[in-house]
Amino acid sequence: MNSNVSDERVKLEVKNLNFYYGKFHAIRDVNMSIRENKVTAFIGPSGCGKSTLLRTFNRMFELYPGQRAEGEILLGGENILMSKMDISLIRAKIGMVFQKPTPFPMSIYENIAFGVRLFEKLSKGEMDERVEWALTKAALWNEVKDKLQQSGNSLSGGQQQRLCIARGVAIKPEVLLLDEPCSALDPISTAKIEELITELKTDYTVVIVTHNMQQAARCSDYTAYMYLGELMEFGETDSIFVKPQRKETEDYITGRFG
Ligand SMILES: Nc1ncnc2c1ncn2[C@@H]1O[C@H](COP(=O)(O)OP(=O)(O)OP(=O)(O)O)[C@@H](O)[C@H]1O
Repeated sequence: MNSNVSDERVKLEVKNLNFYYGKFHAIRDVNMSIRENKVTAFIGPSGCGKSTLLRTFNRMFELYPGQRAEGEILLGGENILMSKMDISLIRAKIGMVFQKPTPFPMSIYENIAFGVRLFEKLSKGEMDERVEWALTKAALWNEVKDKLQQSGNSLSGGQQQRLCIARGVAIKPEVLLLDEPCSALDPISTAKIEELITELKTDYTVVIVTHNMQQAARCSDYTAYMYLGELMEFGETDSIFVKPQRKETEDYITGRFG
């Protein structure tokens, strides 16, 4: 399906994207435009390819032999799937937060500073500022400012996930990919992360995989409905939820799927 919509600025242009796990064809000819400073949600039944599609955006699959992507994912006109592009540079531009909070086994401060050091040479004062800035962006600063030297693992699940988001934003990526960031969280932490996602789009382009229809409706500007590796419907979230074009999309969002 071709889902290029012409208004607004495009951050990532996906063209004829196919993805294979060995012989298994998991993503089938996807075309879509991810808008800059907007939140795009990927929805669809389990196994439809949401995480796979998200992981192609920063070539996460490269860590695994036998997995391969074909087609184009253009960031600023450059195809990030081309092997000559430096992988660490791509990850600096396109950050990712996983489903389960994964703080590094180090202090809260170091969780943020570690990634920044890979890309920038900052003085101690500048690093302190960056750590505070990132934790503030992730709505965590007030809760941790007096215990920055404590282990990241000492935080609650919701705080750990905000720490991971802070770690992601600290290196100032252009795009932030969130793979079911709230699935392991309680409703209060989830509400905080959702608020945060809405704030983050002022500075970043956000793509989120979610199983939660309310979450997609609340947080995203654009929604992509996937089924069996295909992009079935893609458009503004309001239209997808109020007036889906396809019966399959309607069945899924109203819970009639299956
Ligand atoms: N490492 C792998 N090796 C082989 N096949 C895989 C692998 N990971 C995923 N798949 C297959 O690719 C398809 C898409 O999986 P993916 O995890 O992207 O779906 P999803 O929509 O994110 O699912 P969920 O909502 O359950 O997380 C599924 O059929 C899955 O079985």
